[in-house]
Amino acid sequence: MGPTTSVVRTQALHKQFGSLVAVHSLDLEIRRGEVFGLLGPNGSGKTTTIRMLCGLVLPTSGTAEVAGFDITTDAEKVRRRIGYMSQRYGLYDELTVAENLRFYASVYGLVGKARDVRLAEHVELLGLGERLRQRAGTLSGGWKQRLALACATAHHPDLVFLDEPTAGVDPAARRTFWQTIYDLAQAGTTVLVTTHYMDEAERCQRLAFLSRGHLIGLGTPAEVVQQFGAKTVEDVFVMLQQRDEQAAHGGVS
Ligand SMILES: Nc1ncnc2c1ncn2[C@@H]1O[C@H](COP(=O)(O)OP(=O)(O)OP(=O)(O)O)[C@@H](O)[C@H]1O
Repeated sequence: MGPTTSVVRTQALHKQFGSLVAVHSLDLEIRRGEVFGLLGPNGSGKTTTIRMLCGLVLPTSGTAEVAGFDITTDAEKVRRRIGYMSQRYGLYDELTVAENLRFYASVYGLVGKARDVRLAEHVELLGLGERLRQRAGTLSGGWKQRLALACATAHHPDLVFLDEPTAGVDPAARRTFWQTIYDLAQAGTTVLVTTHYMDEAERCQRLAFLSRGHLIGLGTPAEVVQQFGAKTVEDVFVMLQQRDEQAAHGGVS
């Protein structure tokens, strides 16, 4: 896989907090335009991995490149090339949809005509045209989510992180939202999803399973299920959780 097709590339990426190994020597590549899921039980190292990939936490050892920039030496450039959509959305309720979009685009350094052109394309891609003048606080959950995704990707990042992206919305809105995620990926933004919802996991093109900081499964949902001799992604997840609990009771750190 050449450098042009890889948006995330980690080599022996390692993070310790004192004696606790949160992420253990992680080797991972995520390709441009992929919808990639990072899964694992509580405490398995997902958040720490993402914080390192965002340039917010320094690794103890190992390296990672995001969008071609080193997370340790070029963290500022990394941060300009990524977007993040949290479960809390970070929208300004008193501002309209258009104002929220303009605000986020400006924060990420887009200004003037370039910003207007970019936002017009983006509004079209995310289907927000009919809501531009509505205040964000009055939108339904599904529309808020779509606006939050639009804000996180207004600057056309190479990579966007989505944390449990469709938690708390109805099935129809979920389906529409996932279609938007695929559209974004198709348009060149790589999507990294962390989730505990197995229906979301199954919609990802590839998955990485972490357990106690170790990468222990990698592939398409079907491949991962096969690797573990399981029937569903949920079975894999439950299996890992039980394994973690047994290890914890056995006193393994
Ligand atoms: N700043 C920190 N200081 C000390 N330990 C930490 C710190 N951040 C994370 N940890 C520990 O590192 C391990 C991995 O945590 P992390 O938050 O990355 O897991 P996670 O998979 O994101 O979990 P969750 O699904 O609960 O969010 C845990 O044991 C956690 O307690």
